[in-house]
Amino acid sequence: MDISRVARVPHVPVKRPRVGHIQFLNCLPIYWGLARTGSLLGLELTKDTPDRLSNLLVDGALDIGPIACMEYLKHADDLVLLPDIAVGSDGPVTSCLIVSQVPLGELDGRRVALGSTSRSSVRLARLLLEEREGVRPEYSTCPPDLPVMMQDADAAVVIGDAALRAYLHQAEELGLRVYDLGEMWKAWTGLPFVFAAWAARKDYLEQNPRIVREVHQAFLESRDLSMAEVDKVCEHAARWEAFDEETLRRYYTEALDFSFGERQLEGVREFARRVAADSGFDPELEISILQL
Ligand SMILES: C=C(O[C@@H]1C=C(C(=O)O)C=C[C@H]1O)C(=O)O
Repeated sequence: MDISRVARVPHVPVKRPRVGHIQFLNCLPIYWGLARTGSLLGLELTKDTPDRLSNLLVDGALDIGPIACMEYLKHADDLVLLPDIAVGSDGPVTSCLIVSQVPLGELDGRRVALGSTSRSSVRLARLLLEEREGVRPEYSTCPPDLPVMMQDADAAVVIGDAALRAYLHQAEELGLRVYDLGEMWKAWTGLPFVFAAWAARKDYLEQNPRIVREVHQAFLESRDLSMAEVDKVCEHAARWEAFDEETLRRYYTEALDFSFGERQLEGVREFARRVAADSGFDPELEISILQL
C-alpha cells in the first residue's frame, strides 16, 4: 500500500451526540451500564436537573436525552420519543410526592410549594389536588429543599433523591403526611405514569438516523445490564449515597418502571387529555415514536 497517499486522506471525525443525564439516583440503571458496554465513550453527556435538561433539549443544546413528560407534551412537534425506555411507575414511585401538614382535602386556599426541578410531578400534583381532591391551593415555586419549603408552606411537591429522603426519613421526623403521586395516579386512572421519557430532536434524527438508533440501543443495553446486575449497581451506589443497598434495590426493582410500551403510552395520552386545557397543546396531540 502507498502510505503517503493514505496519510493525505483527512480523517473527519463525527461529532458525538450531545446527550442529557438526570442527576438523580432514579436514572442510575439507565446510565451505569454505558460504562460497562463502552458506549459511554461515544456520548457527550450533560448531567443536570430534569427541568434544565428538558430546556436544553427543547432549545437544541442537546440532541437526545430525558425530558419531563409535561415538557415533551408541550414540544411534541420538535421531538420523537425513544421506545421502551422511561422513568415512570405503575403504582407507588416513592420519589415523586406531595408532603403535607394536613390531609390533601384540607389544602384549599393554603400554600403549596412546588419543587423547581420538576415539570411533570408539579403538574400532576396540581391536577390531582384540583380535579381529584377538589381543592384550590396557592402555589409557589421553590428550590427543592423540604425543610425550607415547609417553612412557608402547608405542603410541598418534591421529586428525586430529595423526595426519596423525605419518603424514608424526613417526613416522619417533621411529622408530615406523605402522598405518592404514582400511587394516586394509578388509583385514579388505573394507568402507569411516565415522569420522564427519552427523546431525540426531530432535526437531529433527520440528519443522524443511525446515531439516534445506536444511542437508543445503548440505553436499552445499559438498562438491561444494570437490572440484570442490580445488586452490584446498588452496592456501588450505596457507598456514595445516603441510601442503603436494600433501599436502592427496592427503588429500582419495585417502585420505578424503566419501560415504555403501550400501557405507558396510554398513561401519557391520558395525562395529556387531562392537562391540555390550560397547557397549550391539543388533548389528542400526535405522539411520534422512533420506528426501529
Ligand atoms: C421518578 C422521578 O421522575 C422524575 C420526575 C420529573 C418531573 O417531575 O418533572 C422529571 C424527571 C424524573 O426525574 C423522580 O424524579 O423521582
